[in-house]
Amino acid sequence: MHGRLPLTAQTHRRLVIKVGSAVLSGPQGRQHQLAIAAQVAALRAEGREVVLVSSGAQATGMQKLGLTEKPKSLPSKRALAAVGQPTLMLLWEQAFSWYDLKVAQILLTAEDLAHRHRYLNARQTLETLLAWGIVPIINENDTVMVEEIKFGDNDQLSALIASLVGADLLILLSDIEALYDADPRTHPEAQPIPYVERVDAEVLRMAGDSPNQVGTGGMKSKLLAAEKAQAAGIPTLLLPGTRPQSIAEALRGEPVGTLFAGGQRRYSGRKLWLYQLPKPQGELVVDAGAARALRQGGASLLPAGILEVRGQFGVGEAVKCLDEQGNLIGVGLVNYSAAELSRIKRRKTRDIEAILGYKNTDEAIHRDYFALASELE
Ligand SMILES: Nc1ncnc2c1ncn2[C@@H]1O[C@H](COP(=O)(O)OP(=O)(O)O)[C@@H](O)[C@H]1O
Ligand SMILES: N[C@@H](CCC(=O)OP(=O)(O)O)C(=O)O
Repeated sequence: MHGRLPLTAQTHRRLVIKVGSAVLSGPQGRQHQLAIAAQVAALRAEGREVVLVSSGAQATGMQKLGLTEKPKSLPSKRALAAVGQPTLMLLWEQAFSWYDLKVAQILLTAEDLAHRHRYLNARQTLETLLAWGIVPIINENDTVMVEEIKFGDNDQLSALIASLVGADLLILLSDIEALYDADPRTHPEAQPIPYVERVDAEVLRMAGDSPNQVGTGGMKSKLLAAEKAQAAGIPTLLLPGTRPQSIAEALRGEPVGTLFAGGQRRYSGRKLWLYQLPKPQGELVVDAGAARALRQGGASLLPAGILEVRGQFGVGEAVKCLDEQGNLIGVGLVNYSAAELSRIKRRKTRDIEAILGYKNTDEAIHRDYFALASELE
């Protein structure tokens, strides 16, 4: 068995803990919730900071409305989340009040975090709450969810939040003891895996992607979350949320659950955000000079170098930059919309104002908001 070192409050101070729906629903759900609050209070007493990502709005909504089967339609899921979320928060609030801890609710959509400005606002809010000694509790804002652009599930959201707050550790609490070398529902002989150095194709093959009855993501999504965290240099612990004391055990170095190594931090700051978040909404084809400047010089992209604008996008959205041969140069955030860029492409900086009647900036994409394809691999 892989030997584990203690993850102390000095080395692993800031934690993001994600709680799955399966842990909070069912006859034992409330007991688990109370025990998780007790663990979080103990972690804070050790001098650690904790951000919770809590699923369970839809499962709570189901319980309130007496539904036994998860509805399939999106409008029903959105409405269920709206019914369940306030109760979910009330239950957390009560659970933490035993330890004189206050909670705060943060509901986010993928679109929120894909906008750099809103991303930074979310970070600032979280920093302020932590400085005030409050336990932030985050969930996806399911009431407005759009299937194609949702985070996928809270496993992914928690990995993004871990990067956003610069966490030292991500903890995923599920209804299973650990990652097994095969889906234990179909392979009763499957063995737990205590340590994963790197989430690669072989590891991904072990996981089933269908969730339990109330969950959304399944084990595959937990592995993808661990991979996301790994890219940011953050280790992940997968633990049984049905036994919340496993958090304390794992942090003491006991071999419970599965520990995914943090690995080499591949990205940080804006580059990490560009890697993880915005989905490119369009393409800019640039001329040879601009392609060279972007690739070699770390330059900004000026409208003069743009030959063609493809797709519909607004200011602040991500676009791909391609050379004339169609090769991807990188991804960046635009200072002008697609309609504006179509009018000012190939034109000199000094002409922008005359053409549009105003000028946002000289650059179509500023170098600080551009990441080369090689940096995003
Ligand atoms: N290789 C595997 N190891 C462990 N669990 C697995 C594996 N493959 C599939 N699973 C299933 O994944 C489930 C956990 O995912 P999910 O239902 O999304 O939980 P949660 O609600 O905690 O997010 C487990 O209950 C388990 O049945
Ligand atoms: N946002 C949803 C949960 C989505 C989700 O990822 O659920 P789970 O797989 O149980 O962590 C809700 O609150 O019902």
